Amino acid sequence: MDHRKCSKTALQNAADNSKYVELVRSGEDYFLRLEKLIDKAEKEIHIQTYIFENDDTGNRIASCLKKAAQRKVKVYVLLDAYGSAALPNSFAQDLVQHGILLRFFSPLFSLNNFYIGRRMHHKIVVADEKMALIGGINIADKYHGTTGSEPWLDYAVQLNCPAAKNLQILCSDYFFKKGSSKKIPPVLHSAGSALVGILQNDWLQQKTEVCDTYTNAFIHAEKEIVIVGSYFLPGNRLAKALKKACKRGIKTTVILAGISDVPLVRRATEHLYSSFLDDHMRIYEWNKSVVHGKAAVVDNKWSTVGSFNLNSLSCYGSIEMNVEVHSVEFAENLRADFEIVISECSEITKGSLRQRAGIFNKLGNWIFYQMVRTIMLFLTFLPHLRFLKNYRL
Ligand SMILES: O=P(O)(O)OC[C@H](O)CO
Repeated sequence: MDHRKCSKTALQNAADNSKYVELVRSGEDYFLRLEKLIDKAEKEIHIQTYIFENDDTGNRIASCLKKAAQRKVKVYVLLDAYGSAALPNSFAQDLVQHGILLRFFSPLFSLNNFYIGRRMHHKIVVADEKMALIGGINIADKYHGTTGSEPWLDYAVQLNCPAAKNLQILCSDYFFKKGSSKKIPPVLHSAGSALVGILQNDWLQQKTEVCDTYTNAFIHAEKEIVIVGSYFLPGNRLAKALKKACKRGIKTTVILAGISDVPLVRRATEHLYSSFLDDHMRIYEWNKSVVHGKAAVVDNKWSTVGSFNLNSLSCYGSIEMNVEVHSVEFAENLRADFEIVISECSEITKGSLRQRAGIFNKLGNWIFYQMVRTIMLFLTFLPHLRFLKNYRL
């Protein structure tokens, strides 16, 4: 975990205890911060998200962006063409008419799109190279919550520190298709008493930082791993690292979806439960809303939050961005939030699994698992081959 170089000033400034890096949960708190961030921007805003919906939350954020553009802030919006496919043309046109620079990433049916699995999966807003929100939260009512329905469980990190500058450069590169993010080395920046790194995953640019860092964190864990995982289907590399950690006696806990917007994937994950339990992993299912979070804490000192799901699509398909935070204080906050979540979850034990899993349920789970793995393999075949050549655990 300590394999990264620190930026020059990082260690000198590491004693400063101001709030430069803050944990944020999905819901009103996240969207209030997002509004504030946009309203405070003076020069430039980049917003990159997989899903932007035409609902109350989407309109609320769009209206802040339009106001920013009206006060001559340059506003760049990059949306994934597949994830945000439901956004009406009129909504997009309205943004453009207000002076917002809007681009859709990689339409599915275009002549130069050979890699349909490579989606723009970021969930980032960054302003003036100094303030940012980065995490797993898309822009839609589901992540805010509505009357009678809890927000989808998810996390983000608010950065008010030098890491925001690199984040903005990376966002700008993707917006302008410069493809130069290779030039930006992964370094740790100071953020008060924490060290913060921006991690990218984009196989076309040979970036596997999120996947590598997760794997390293699991390999070097000394006591405990806790993961909140949406669409949790770790591929060989991550699964082996987790299994080895369990074998070394590392207390490993996963918080997974009891209900999901993609039931096929949830059932595929359920297929793995008995092997997780054999490895002495603790499994908790959250049933209050959909689990959409992508976050982990290792040994109460290293944390990561971002867009990266622990599955092959995120490893070898989509363009992902996570933040890693080296800080006991931050890790303890995230860990404490996980503990609250766990207290509201149902634990899956061998006994409860036996009761739930009749033969037809088990067979269904196996079929869904094979289906999902095949779809993921189809979408990520080329990059998978390329990386497997370079990697042996
Ligand atoms: O791709 P994600 O992780 O942003 O999730 C998106 C929604 O769940 C799609 O149903």
